[in-house]
Amino acid sequence: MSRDTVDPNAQHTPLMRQFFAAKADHPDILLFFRMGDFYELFYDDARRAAKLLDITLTQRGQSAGAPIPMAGVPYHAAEGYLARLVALGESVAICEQIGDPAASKGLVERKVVRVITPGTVTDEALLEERRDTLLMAVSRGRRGFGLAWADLAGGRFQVCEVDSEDALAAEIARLDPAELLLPDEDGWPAFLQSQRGLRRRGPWHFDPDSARRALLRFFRLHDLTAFGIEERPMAVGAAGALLHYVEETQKQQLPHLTGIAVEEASDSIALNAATRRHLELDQRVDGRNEHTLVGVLDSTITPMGGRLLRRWIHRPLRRRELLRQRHQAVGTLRDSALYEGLREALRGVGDVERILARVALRSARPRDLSTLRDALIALPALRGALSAPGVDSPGLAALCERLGDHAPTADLLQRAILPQPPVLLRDGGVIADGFDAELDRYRTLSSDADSFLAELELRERETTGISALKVGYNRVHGYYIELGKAHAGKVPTHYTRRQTLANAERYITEELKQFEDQVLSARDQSLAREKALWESLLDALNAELAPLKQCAAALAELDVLCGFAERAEALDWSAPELVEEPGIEIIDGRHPVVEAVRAEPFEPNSLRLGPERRLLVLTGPNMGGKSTYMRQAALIVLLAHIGSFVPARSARIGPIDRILTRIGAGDDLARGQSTFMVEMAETSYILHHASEHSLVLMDEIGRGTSTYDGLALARACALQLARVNRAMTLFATHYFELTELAAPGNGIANAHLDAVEHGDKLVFMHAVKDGPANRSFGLQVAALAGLPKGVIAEAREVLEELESGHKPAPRRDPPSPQMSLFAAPASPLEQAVKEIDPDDLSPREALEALYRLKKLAER
Ligand SMILES: Nc1ncnc2c1ncn2[C@@H]1O[C@H](COP(=O)(O)OP(=O)(O)OP(=O)(O)O)[C@@H](O)[C@H]1O
Repeated sequence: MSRDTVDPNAQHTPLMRQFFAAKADHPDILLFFRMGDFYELFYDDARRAAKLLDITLTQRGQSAGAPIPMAGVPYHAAEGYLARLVALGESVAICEQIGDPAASKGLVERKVVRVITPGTVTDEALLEERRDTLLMAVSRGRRGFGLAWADLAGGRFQVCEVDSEDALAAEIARLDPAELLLPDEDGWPAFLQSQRGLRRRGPWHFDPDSARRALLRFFRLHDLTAFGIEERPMAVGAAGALLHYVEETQKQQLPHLTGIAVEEASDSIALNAATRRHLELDQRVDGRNEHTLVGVLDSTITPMGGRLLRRWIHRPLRRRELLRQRHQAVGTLRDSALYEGLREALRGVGDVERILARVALRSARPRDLSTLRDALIALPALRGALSAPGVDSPGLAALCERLGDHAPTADLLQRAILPQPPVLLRDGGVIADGFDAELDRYRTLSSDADSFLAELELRERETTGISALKVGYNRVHGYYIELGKAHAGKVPTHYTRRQTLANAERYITEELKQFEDQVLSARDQSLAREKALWESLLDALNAELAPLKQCAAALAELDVLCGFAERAEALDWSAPELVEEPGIEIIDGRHPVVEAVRAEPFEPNSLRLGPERRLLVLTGPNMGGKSTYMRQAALIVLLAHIGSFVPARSARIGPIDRILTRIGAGDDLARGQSTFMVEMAETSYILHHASEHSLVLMDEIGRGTSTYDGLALARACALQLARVNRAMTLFATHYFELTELAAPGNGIANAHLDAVEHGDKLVFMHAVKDGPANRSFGLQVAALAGLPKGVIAEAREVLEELESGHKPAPRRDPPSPQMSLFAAPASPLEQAVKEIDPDDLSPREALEALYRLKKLAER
């Protein structure tokens, strides 16, 4: 209320006093204050909402001697406005009329019944269909950070602990929460400050002891051993803070949060935020969603399958037995063409996972239950197909088991719900005839009304002799007999006047009144009975919640596996082989996205990395296909580790612990860092984290600085990766000097991509061959890009001069003009670089050296 400087206790109207009382508990968020058919917003809330929602800002009377700024949205259209606000990261407190306005004498009672926040929404209309909406809390301890996240719309609650800020950043990038709760303390890393949906909470909420008590109370447990978090105080702190927030905002029972699952970092292949970005898993570097791995891979039928697939892609596993089981299941589904029938059956399944959450929260709508019914009806066919003779797959057998037999529930829903119920329960017509005798009786009473009225009309026409007599009904006045004014003289004495119109009078008789009472009460009773039956249906479903949730999870998984089979067939992918000996061997691999997007055929390429061939120096012209080749290696490895087939003739992959990439994509100007600084920060991360089981992609490192610096750094990094980290590395570079690193026995080898000149055209071969490249084609590529002819001609002259003159060192690609132009004499910066021996530096000294170099470069 800052701008309005209103004193809540001044001479306000009773209504406004009620508003201030509700607002006092929710000072920072918008308050939707229910008044009849509208949600109204007042004062600053009204101004903010008017701006955010583009609705009219008006004024309402006066309170405390001043007009009240007001904006409102109609109650029936509130969902759309809420969806927009939530998408903008806003939270909204919903203050409802509690009492019956007709019955209450003075002001009707009002109360905030729930708070809608971006991370806790469960209404279908407020959620993205194929993306999880997560609420996350992060706590801090001596050994790192505790993370807890919940998907209220799906009924999941998970935690993990990480030991560094880097790992915290990686997890936040992976989970991409809609709302993030942090203790209101200083000293949090800068990247969290710009996190969307950031909300500061009192630090005491994160205290492990009180958090533990909150968890025990919520889950009705004596200790947390069952969840495996007894020894993880940081995770407990985060989980407790999260739970507190959820209870505070939802103000209701949350029976679908039935436990906490711990995620172990060692179970998955680590991908940091930069790698996720560079590999364009579900979003391109430019922020768009098309032409990503998800775009190519997601052919799931159900929304819950789509969400599971995204979760899998963002968390490739290291549990090789499980992965082999998935590959085997995909193979079975594809080879037997079983996936086709299963996918057909999955079309009738819908989003059971979220429906079950709404059942638990008791906010399910009639169509949720009819969809659930249809899903359960599809189960026998799915189970039959999965357990048909000849289907020999332990993974599919386990899935079949987890689907379960829900025949009684399916039967209940089939009997209870109309085939196509209306959207809302409000007006009834949801429960099927024949399900409940009492409801049927009320319904017969109201439907018999029509024939009774027709009969009454006939009878009254006869007795009065007025053929124009009509029997009708109107919502305000009820049933009536209508006679034109001309017949005023013939009105029988037992008719009582009910309503006067311009040309007619409406009457009621004792008989009609009695009938009316009966019918109206039958309608009311029938509605009340339907509501009661609905509640008992929800009770029955909630009693089955755990097995139903398990069934939903199995359906989602089946959907993803069938999607993998369909993709494998449609795109000609093959089963990867996960082997125990270290290394990666891909025969005729392709980049799944580039192949899908390109009109021309894709040139498959092979790759072999292993203990004796750890680092490949990759050279070749711009546009030659180096980035594509490197990324396809990472994507193939990733696909194999989510259980999918891969775009290659064959792939044998040894143990992998991390995929690390340094690919010069967009600058991080938004975070105020220079291109070079980002490049070095990412490189430093890689050098600190890569192991001999890591796959590392380095694309043109060193190009963000002067040539000598760049070459020196690139060379030192390559050597470090090959000798110290011993990581499996693809190292693309334009520094031709690096091709000299390769020597028998040192684990470094050369590979290159090529182009040929055809007339005045340049044809890229896209085929990876052993050995270093022998030409650069920089000028030809520049010409292709449309550089003015004059510029190209001048460059060619300089190039020829250089090529015929002295041999510059170092050189960027053979032969390059850049070096000798800027080569001599050695600058202080070059001198400083020369003095550095990267092998002698601690990480801290390396960073200091970098800052020193950067300062020199900026002079
Ligand atoms: N194996 C392939 N088969 C067919 N087309 C390919 C292949 N690899 C790459 N391409 C095509 O060539 C284009 C350039 O590839 P890419 O970006 O990988 O080249 P690059 O060598 O990394 O170039 P630069 O050095 O300029 O970054 C891609 O957009 C793609 O369309």
